[in-house]
Amino acid sequence: MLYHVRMDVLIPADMDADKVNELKATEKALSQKLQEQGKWRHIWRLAGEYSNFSIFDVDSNEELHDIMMSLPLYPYMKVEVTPLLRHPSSVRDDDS
Ligand SMILES: O=C(O)CC1=CCC(=O)O1
Repeated sequence: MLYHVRMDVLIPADMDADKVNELKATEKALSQKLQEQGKWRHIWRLAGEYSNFSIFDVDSNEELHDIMMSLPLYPYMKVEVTPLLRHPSSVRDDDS
């Protein structure tokens, strides 16, 4: 199952810098592990914003939910999830 997820990161301005760096580093490591596993298929930065568009390929709503809840930056994100399905006009064979 594919999902488009928009993540807007909203870290409090007064958070300790070392804590921020630790959160970003652990977020990056988990993100890259999930990308290697094929669960987090794409991640794109939105130009000029501390936001990303991501595509997840997971087995269920529950798996996506569990992944989102596990993200170290989740408490500091606004998240919008859109379930996706193959478009009948698509000519690609790798988008489902
Ligand atoms: O920087 C972001 O957009 C938040 C984020 C998600 C995965 C990651 O490494 O950073």
